[in-house]
Amino acid sequence: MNTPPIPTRRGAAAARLEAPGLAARALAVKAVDGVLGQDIALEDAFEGASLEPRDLALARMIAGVSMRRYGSIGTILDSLLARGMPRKSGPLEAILITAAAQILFLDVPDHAAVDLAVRLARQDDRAQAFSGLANAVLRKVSASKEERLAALPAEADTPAWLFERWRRHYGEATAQAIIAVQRVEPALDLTVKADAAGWAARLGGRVLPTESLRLSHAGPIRALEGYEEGAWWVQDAAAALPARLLGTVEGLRVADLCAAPGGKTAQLAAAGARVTAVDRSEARLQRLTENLKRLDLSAEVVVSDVLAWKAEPFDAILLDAPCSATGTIRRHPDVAWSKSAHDIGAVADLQRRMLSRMAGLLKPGGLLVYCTCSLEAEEGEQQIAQFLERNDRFRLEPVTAAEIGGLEGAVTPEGALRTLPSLLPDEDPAMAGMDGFFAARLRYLG
Ligand SMILES: C[S@@+](CC[C@H](N)C(=O)[O-])C[C@H]1O[C@@H](n2cnc3c(N)ncnc32)[C@H](O)[C@@H]1O
Repeated sequence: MNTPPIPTRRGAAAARLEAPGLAARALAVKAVDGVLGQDIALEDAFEGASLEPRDLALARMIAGVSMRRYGSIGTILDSLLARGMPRKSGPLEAILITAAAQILFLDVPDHAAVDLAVRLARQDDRAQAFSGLANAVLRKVSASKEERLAALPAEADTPAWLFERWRRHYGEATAQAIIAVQRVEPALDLTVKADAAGWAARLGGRVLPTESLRLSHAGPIRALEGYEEGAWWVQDAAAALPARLLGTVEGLRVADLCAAPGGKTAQLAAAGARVTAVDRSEARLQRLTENLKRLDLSAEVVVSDVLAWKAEPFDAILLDAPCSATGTIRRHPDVAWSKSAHDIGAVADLQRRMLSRMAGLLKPGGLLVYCTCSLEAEEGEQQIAQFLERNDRFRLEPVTAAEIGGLEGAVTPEGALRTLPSLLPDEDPAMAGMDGFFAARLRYLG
C-alpha cells in the first residue's frame, strides 16, 4: 500500500511548513486506509505516530468521524463518481472519505479540506493521476452538502446486514435508537477507585446511576487530573458492570480470562480479589501490566490460550470472551465496517469452546460471569441458553436491577444483563448511551 507515511515529529514540522494541517490529514488518511484496506483497527493506526498533540487530536477526530459516518460519506461520494472509485488509485478512497468527512461533519473550512486532500493525492504515486478528480468531486460535495445529507436515510451509517439483525432481535424502535446513539461521539467514562463524587467535582463530570464517572469534552486522557496518581481508569459504563456481578470478591482467588488490557482485572483487584489475569496476547498483557502499575494494583499475569490453560480451580471466574464487538460501535465505529455475518458464527464457536472449559477451572459452588461486548444474541442470550442445556451442573443466578444501579431495562426476563447503546438516555446526546454488553452469572454446582 502506497499510503502517506505516518508523520514523525520532524516530518510533521516539515509538513506544517508546507501546509498547516497536512500532517494531521495524512495520518487520518493512513488510519482510514488501514481500516478499509488492511483490516487494521482504527485505534491501532495511531500507535507510534508522534505528531504534536493538537495534530494528533485532529487526525483522530477526522478519522473517527470518517468511520462513524462512513455510510453517509460513501453514498454521497458514489453518487458523484460516475465511474466508481478508480482502481489502483492507492489511498485515493481514504483521501476522499476523510476530506468529505471534514466538509460534511466538521468545523473545518471546506477550502482547506479540499486543498489538503488534493495535496495528499499529488504526493502519492498512484493517487496523483486522480488529484483533479479529487478536487472536482470534493468541490461538488461542498457545494451541495445540505441537500445531499438531507436525502440520506437514518440507517445510512449502519451496514444493512447489521441493522437488519438488530431490527429482527430488538424491534424497529430499539434498532433505530441504537443507531441514533452510534452516530454521536460518546462522552468519556471512567471507573474510579474511590470517591466518585469527589472526582466528579474535580473533573467536572457526573456520577452515573451505575457508579461510573462520565465526562464530556475531556481532552487528552493523560492530561486529566488523577491520571498519574492512578485514581481512575477509562472504562465504558457498561463494561464496568460484569465484574460487579461476582459480588464480594475480597480475598477470593479469581481468574480473569481474556483479561487484557485489564479494565476488569483492575476492578477485581481494587475490590480485594487475588486475581490471575490470562490473555493470549503478550502485547496486550504488557498494557495490562502498565495499567495496573499506574493504578498501584496487582495481579498474577499469565500469557496463555484459554482453550489450553490449566490451573488449580478458582473461587470465581470472569470470562470476557472475544467477540464481534458490535456493542462497542459507538466508541469504535470502524467495527461496523470491518465485520461480517460470518465473523459472528466464528466467534460464537470460540465462545462455546471457551465456556466448555470452565467447569475444569472452577471450584464447586463457584461463580462464573460470562460476558461479551456484542449486541448479537448468538454471543449472548443464545450462547448461554445452549450452554445451560448442555451443562446441568451450572445454574443461572439471576441478576437484579439493584446490583446495577437500578437499570431495570438492562435485565432480561431470564435474569441476564443486556445493556444497549440506547440505555441511559440524556437530553444532551453526547452524554447519553452505553456500550452494548451481555453478561450471565452462573453457579457451578460441581
Ligand atoms: C474483549 S477483550 C478483553 C477486554 C478485557 N477483559 C478488559 O476488560 O479490559 C478480549 C481479549 O481476549 C483475548 N483473547 C482472544 N482469544 C483468546 C484466547 N483463545 N485465549 C486467551 N485470550 C484470548 C484477546 O487478546 C483480547 O485481549
